[in-house]
Amino acid sequence: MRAAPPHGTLYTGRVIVTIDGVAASGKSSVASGVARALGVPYVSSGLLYRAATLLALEAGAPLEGARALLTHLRAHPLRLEALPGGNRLWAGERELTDELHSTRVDQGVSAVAALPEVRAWVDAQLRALPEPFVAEGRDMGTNVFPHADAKFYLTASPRVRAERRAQERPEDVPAIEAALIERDRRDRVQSAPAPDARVIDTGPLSLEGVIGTILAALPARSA
Ligand SMILES: Nc1ncnc2c1ncn2[C@@H]1O[C@H](COP(=O)(O)OP(=O)(O)O)[C@@H](O)[C@H]1O
Ligand SMILES: Nc1ccn([C@H]2C[C@H](O)[C@@H](COP(=O)(O)OP(=O)(O)O)O2)c(=O)n1
Repeated sequence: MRAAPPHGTLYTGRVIVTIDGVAASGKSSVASGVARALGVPYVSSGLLYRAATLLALEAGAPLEGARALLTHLRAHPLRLEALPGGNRLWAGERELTDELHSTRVDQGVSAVAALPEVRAWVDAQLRALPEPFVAEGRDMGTNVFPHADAKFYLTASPRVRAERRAQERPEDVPAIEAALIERDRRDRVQSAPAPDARVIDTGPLSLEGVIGTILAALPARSA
């Protein structure tokens, strides 16, 4: 059996961990905790899809049409700032971070994320980030960083996820649950676990429990 790395080990080199999973399964909270323990940043790929969606909504561009959106993104490049305490998203000098988890972005983001041209644009942004980092999203372990040292995929029932999200959104649990089921359906194509990912049901676990499970499963490597 391989030993887990000590918490606080400073990793250098490549991407080390990918954490994918369904909506509200705990990806960003878990990725943040794992990254802090390892002394590396984490990268929230969903923020780029959310930012593209917000810009399209603001511009009145059709969410199903890539051309106008990509022209806009090239003219107004987005910047993902992977800080240890959390990710921030900028469009030029304007910070979008606080506007990215609204219900209207939740509702529109799957349509934007389904566009192959937008996916290619996001992938290029992610691959240009300086490694190492913990990456979270839907296709980090399958498509964007298939060479990652360790891959995880988080799940939980729609009800559990809705109850968690209800702490952060104005809607009630049944409405959030219905919206999550619909988003799961729309995101299914890019949300399959990598064959070499460890699947973790976060339902019965605390946040600390999930983070500890991942840290204990990481391959040992030299600092
Ligand atoms: N294992 C867990 N136990 C309890 N609450 C959790 C757990 N994982 C995540 N949460 C909470 O659920 C909510 C959604 O988590 P988040 O990390 O935003 O998920 P995702 O990035 O997958 O959308 C947050 O309020 C978070 O604190
Ligand atoms: N790597 C990724 C990350 C997110 N997406 C899409 C799918 C999701 O509906 C949206 C938003 O992702 P995000 O991780 O921010 O959403 P949740 O916090 O899981 O609700 O973007 C994707 O297609 N691929």
